[in-house]
Amino acid sequence: MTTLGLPDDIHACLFDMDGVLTRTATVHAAAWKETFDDFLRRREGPDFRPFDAHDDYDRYVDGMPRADGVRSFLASRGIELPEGSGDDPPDRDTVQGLGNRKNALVLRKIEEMGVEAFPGSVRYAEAARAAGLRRAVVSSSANCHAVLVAAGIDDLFEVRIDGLAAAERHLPGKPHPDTFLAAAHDLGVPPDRAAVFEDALAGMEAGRAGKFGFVVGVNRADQEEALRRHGADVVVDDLAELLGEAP
Ligand SMILES: O=P(O)(O)OC[C@H]1O[C@@H](O)[C@H](O)[C@@H](O)[C@@H]1O
Repeated sequence: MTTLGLPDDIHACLFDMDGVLTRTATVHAAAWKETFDDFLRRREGPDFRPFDAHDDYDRYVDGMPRADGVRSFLASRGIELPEGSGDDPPDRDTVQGLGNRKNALVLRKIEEMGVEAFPGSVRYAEAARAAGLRRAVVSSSANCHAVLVAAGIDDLFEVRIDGLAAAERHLPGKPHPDTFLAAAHDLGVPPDRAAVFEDALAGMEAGRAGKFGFVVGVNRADQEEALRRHGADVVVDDLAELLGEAP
């Protein structure tokens, strides 16, 4: 093991963003809840079963591209909506319309509250850079670049595969491994020499499916067991633990 808490033959770090680098997973979860609860209330009346920002988010939405998250959660409630189109207004009950509503809420919340990077993750990425490891961000978010810039950490990463890049390159999102594989490829490092850092179950599965050299589960939502079941080699509450710092 290196001083970064990784096997000796790891040459690259592939970091998820929301919940791993930035404190934004909870912002997404809150925006999803507002979007889905409003939709379900209108569809099913006051006795609707609300979206659970912990369990439903972790199981059906976390880590996935926006439209996949809409489809996946609605399918869990036996609901299928027309796809609609990317410019659907936020009040249209289509997959794209609900996604647009959720995105408007996320952007508003980020604007109001700002974005905070996890200090332990920043120290870790800096230590990886100092040790000569290659570094990429692999996020399903189409807002990835703006969030990295707002958090002031954009320059720590050499490669970014985000929701926009995935769409352009026709890469299926997490839990498929393709976005992580593209990042490793762009860094010039084989997957078995790259470590994946993820807080989402969909991201864990992507790490396992891509046969990456090491998968770090970042436990931000009290789901250590689930992270291990979905493929984590090690689970930490904060990346600083891998540097040997106290949590
Ligand atoms: O809606 P965006 O910003 O493109 O993000 C898509 C998804 O990106 C992932 O990183 C988040 O875990 C999800 O909650 C989010 O929905």
